[in-house]
Amino acid sequence: MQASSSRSVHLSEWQKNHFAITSGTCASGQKADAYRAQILRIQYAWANTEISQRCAATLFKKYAEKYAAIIDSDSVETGLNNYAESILTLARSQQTDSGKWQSGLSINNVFKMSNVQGMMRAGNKARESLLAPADVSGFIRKEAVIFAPPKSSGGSGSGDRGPVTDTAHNRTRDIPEGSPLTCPQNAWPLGLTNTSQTCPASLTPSGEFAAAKLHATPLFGSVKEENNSSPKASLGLNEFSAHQSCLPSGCDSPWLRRAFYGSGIIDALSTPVASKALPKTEDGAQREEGGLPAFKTAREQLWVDQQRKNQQPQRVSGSAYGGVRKSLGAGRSRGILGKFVPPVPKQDGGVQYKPSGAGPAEPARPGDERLKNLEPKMIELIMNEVMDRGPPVNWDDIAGIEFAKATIKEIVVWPMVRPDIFTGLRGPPKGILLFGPPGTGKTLIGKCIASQSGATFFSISASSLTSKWVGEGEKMVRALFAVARCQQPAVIFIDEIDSLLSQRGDGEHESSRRIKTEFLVQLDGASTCSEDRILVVGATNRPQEIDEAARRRLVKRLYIPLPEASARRQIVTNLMSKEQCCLSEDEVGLVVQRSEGFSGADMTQLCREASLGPIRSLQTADIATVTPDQVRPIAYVDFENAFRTVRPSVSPKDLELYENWNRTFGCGR
Ligand SMILES: Nc1ncnc2c1ncn2[C@@H]1O[C@H](COP(=O)(O)OP(=O)(O)OP(=O)(O)O)[C@@H](O)[C@H]1O
Ligand SMILES: [Mg+2]
Repeated sequence: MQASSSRSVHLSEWQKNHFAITSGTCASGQKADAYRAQILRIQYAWANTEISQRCAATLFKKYAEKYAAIIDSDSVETGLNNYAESILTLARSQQTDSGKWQSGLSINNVFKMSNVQGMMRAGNKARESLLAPADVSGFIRKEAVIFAPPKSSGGSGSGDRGPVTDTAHNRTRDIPEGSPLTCPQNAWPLGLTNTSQTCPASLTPSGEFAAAKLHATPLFGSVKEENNSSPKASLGLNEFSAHQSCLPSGCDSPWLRRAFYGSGIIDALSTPVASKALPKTEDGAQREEGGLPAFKTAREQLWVDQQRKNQQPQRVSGSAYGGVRKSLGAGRSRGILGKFVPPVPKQDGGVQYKPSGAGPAEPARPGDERLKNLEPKMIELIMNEVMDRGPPVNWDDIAGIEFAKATIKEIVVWPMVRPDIFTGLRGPPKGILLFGPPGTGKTLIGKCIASQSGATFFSISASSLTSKWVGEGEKMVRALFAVARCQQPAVIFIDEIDSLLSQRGDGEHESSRRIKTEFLVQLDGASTCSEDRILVVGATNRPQEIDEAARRRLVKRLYIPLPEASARRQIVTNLMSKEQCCLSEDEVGLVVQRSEGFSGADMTQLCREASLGPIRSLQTADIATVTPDQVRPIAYVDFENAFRTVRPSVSPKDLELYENWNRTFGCGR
């Protein structure tokens, strides 16, 4: 009697699940529940040796993938949306709180939980009284899969789990094609079973095989409660997986779950060591070992990568600009309470003027007061977006503008080399403005400062503050200065500073007004605190638009003019020295003469254009076959042609404006 009622329960559950899986109208929550029930059923059948382990692995993988696809999908229609993500976030946040943090849901803990023990006891009872193997096989046979009762004798030491023998193999071949419990034919090799192997993750703390407990757990009994509720509302996969034995606890990451489902389960079913189901790599990340490579979504892969990065020792590598590489602080996954990882100043090469008494600022500590009130997201952004990288630039790469270069060296470099001398009145200014026509090398100077100063270098485009981080610009400014304060000596380079500090007007947007105010406050703070070694360098080609309050704070205003003849010569010689070129000194002189009024950028463009001359002189058909050494050198004629298309980008009228502004506000001689 009991057996038949149990069978009918199974049948109706089976039909319900089958309907939920195949139905096009079922909600994703229902589908997930149905898949979970199928997984339980597979585990149950395997635990009772009704199906071979290979079959169990194949089926488990199939349904687990489908289940994971619903759980992990971001689609509102087809997935449970964000469930895994929020768990991940939670786990990450807590994990970063303490390196020793571990999920409370370890296998040991789960088995100690009173409700789990209750379930297991109930399962044992149910198994003894209700679920005789014959009943189960009968129900399965009726439904779709034809399994005979497992033989409990002649096993090789797996307790009451009888071996899955060739008989089982033959029987399982009878599974109808297309049945939800059908194993693919090729998943049934001869002699595929190994009865001494058990699900590794099913080892209980006491060393017993949880499989015994597992198969004692009613399939749709105590688990039913969970099945009826959405995974979002239920305790979640952790509990599900832990007491269902084949998922390791702590498997709250979709990646881990997928890895486990993918290859992990196959290993798990064939390896008698619990820890092998999800082998831990050195870096703590869990990796699929052997078996099928598990598919990972980009987000899962990112999570894995971040975890790996977190475990890697931080390298002190050369920064492109001699300041700090973004990557040292960026790319680390940090939670809300995550540890802020400071950038590490460059140790080797590139820094020509390493301050003697001015070693790199001590790294910001997680509890650093100065970063206390900042959003970690902002700090991350600064590390990701603001700290600069690129090829190193030397002072010699900047042609001309000798006065500006000398002044910058005096303000930026020497005070960093000898902070003990540059004190009091000799203290360096905290703000510099580089202004001048477009393409004269202002940004290039910024890059050079980054390479050569040895300071932590932050580079930000003012327009990105106002447009990219709309509404968060002032927080960004605050965070920027706070991080810089932790990383002294620091240089904050703000390109296109006019868009940040433009004159106040009626049409001014509220958010840009707030950014500007915050910037001025921060700049004031940096200037008044003589101990702070933060230098703000602004660059603009519209100096007249800068607010007078800001102008006052950028005390050193350096004009970066159009290059003089000697500077233009230097640019041409420099660029041509890297190419095949047959310009004589006189011809270079002619080029210099004809390029009066060109900016540095115009000169570069002229040289680019000229360098294409030899290619253009080739027959079109030859371009495909010609070898580089067959291309003729760049000649004066190419410059002549280039002059036809490259014209100065700065008009004399504009130039006059800059010169006037320089006479009025500039600090040049
Ligand atoms: N003095 C210079 N020496 C060598 N190259 C220069 C010089 N000035 C400009 N250049 C060349 O022009 C390019 C553009 O320069 P840069 O971006 O520094 O100009 P900018 O003054 O910042 O212009 P903008 O005001 O438009 O931002 C440089 O990458 C470089 O190739
Ligand atoms: Mg620029």
